[in-house]
Amino acid sequence: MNRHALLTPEEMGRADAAAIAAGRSGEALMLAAGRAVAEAVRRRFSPRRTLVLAGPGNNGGDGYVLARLLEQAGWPVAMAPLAPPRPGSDAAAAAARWRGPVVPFAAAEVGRAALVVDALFGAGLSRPLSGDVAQLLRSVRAPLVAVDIPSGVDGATGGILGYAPQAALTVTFFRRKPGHLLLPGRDLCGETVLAEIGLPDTVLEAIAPRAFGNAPGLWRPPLRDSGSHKFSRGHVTIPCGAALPGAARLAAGAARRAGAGLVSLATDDAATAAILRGGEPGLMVTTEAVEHLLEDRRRDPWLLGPGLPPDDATRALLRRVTGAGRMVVADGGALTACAGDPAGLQGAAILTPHAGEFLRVFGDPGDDRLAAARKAADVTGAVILLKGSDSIIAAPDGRAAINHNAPPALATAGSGDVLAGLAAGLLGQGMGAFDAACAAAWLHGDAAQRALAGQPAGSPLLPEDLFPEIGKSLASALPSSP
Ligand SMILES: NC(=O)C1=CN([C@@H]2O[C@H](COP(=O)(O)OP(=O)(O)OC[C@H]3O[C@@H](n4cnc5c(N)ncnc54)[C@H](OP(=O)(O)O)[C@@H]3O)[C@@H](O)[C@H]2O)[C@@H](O)CC1
Ligand SMILES: [K+]
Repeated sequence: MNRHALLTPEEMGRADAAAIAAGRSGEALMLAAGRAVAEAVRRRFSPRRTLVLAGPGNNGGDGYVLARLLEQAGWPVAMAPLAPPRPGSDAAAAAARWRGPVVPFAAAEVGRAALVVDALFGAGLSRPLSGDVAQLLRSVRAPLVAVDIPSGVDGATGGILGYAPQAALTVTFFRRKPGHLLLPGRDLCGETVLAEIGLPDTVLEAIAPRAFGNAPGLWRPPLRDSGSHKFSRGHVTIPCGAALPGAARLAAGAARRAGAGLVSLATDDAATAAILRGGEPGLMVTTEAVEHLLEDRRRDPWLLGPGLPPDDATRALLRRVTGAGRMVVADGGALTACAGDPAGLQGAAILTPHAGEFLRVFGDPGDDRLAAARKAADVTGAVILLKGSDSIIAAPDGRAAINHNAPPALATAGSGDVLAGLAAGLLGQGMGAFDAACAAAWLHGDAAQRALAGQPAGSPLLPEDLFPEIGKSLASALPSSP
């Protein structure tokens, strides 16, 4: 699991310190970091006039090492320090070994460069970039390579402190930081390369990271064996109102493709039932009352939201189903029915708000969506799947995962119904709520990528286009056999 771990800048500092306390030298780590950036640069760019912007800390130190290695490889390199490194630091030692040109920290120098390296601030960024630094970075026209993270991106949140440049390439060390995956940070990183610099994995034991990049391996899809039967794979029940039967049908279709044993749509309206029965033949439609349906213990989990209005009746239904001890995925109407009242969602297993629903239920998440999602999970006791291009999955115990495989085309009406259906389908097969929500988000993004593969850029993506791909995504997420 720990290969998916993300470290906040503060945790990364502790990892460095632990490695140094265990006998690694800071200078050797800096040498490895500078070498990793040099190798990544040389693999992607031909030798060219390069300017390294160096800050006063160890990020700048990495820049001095990189400059020396590129120069040794025959590149024309100049250093433009913002400020000298602190005397006696590893960065000062790296700077003392630099024999090449040192030029002013000025736009004229930036304008002459065909490649600019941003080695200003990394994990030690402590305040917004000053106007001068921001102005210089704004003047960059050449491709920019960021050491560790583009300066100005907050590694803990992906937010921007003042200004941050657009990198073509970012090389980070040991483990990614949340800011490499959360927007807008992720977009500003360009291509991100993760490099080993000789930190042993054992330093993670004391840190016990609580944030992860979402990918198979963080969770395992449910396995089917010869002993499994339809009731052991869950009976997903989706109540559906008269207004939006399409949303419930999309969710049901996704739950079936996630491998749910049975999926039924429940409505007390005869006309809606007739519409629903015209859908997929394998989908069950019932007009029995919810009270009656709840007598069947095998009906579990329940998906409440797609196709339900955000009203008191939906709120009462949510209370009745959670009160009956069933696992609930709450989406759409069930979330908005609890606007301003997160306590109304207690007892649910997974909540799948988009940004607007999150705002309605929990209030403004502010700049730190990761912290806000964790707080919402703590308040409700439910796993929160805060949807977006960088969906966050947060558990009440503090674990969080950031999903980063969703193409922009996924942001269409109906897409969320498919995601909620996947989560319910996986929950019913015995996955824990956090794992099911993580797996649903990843499968959703992966299926979308498969549906778009080979299509012209900008092609629209319909929610039902995901259906034929979900099985392939599930298969690809299975651990490969030895
Ligand atoms: N530790 C290790 O062993 C390894 C670390 N590695 C590398 O080190 C990087 C972390 O190094 P770091 O901790 O020295 O912090 P860094 O990002 O260089 O900046 C700190 C300096 O900047 C200053 N400052 C901050 N914000 C500012 C602003 N807005 N405007 C102006 N100044 C500002 C801040 O000042 P202060 O806040 O103290 O006033 C301080 O002087 C990490 O990202 C990686 O690249 C690798 O070599 C692998 C081994
Ligand atoms: K940087």
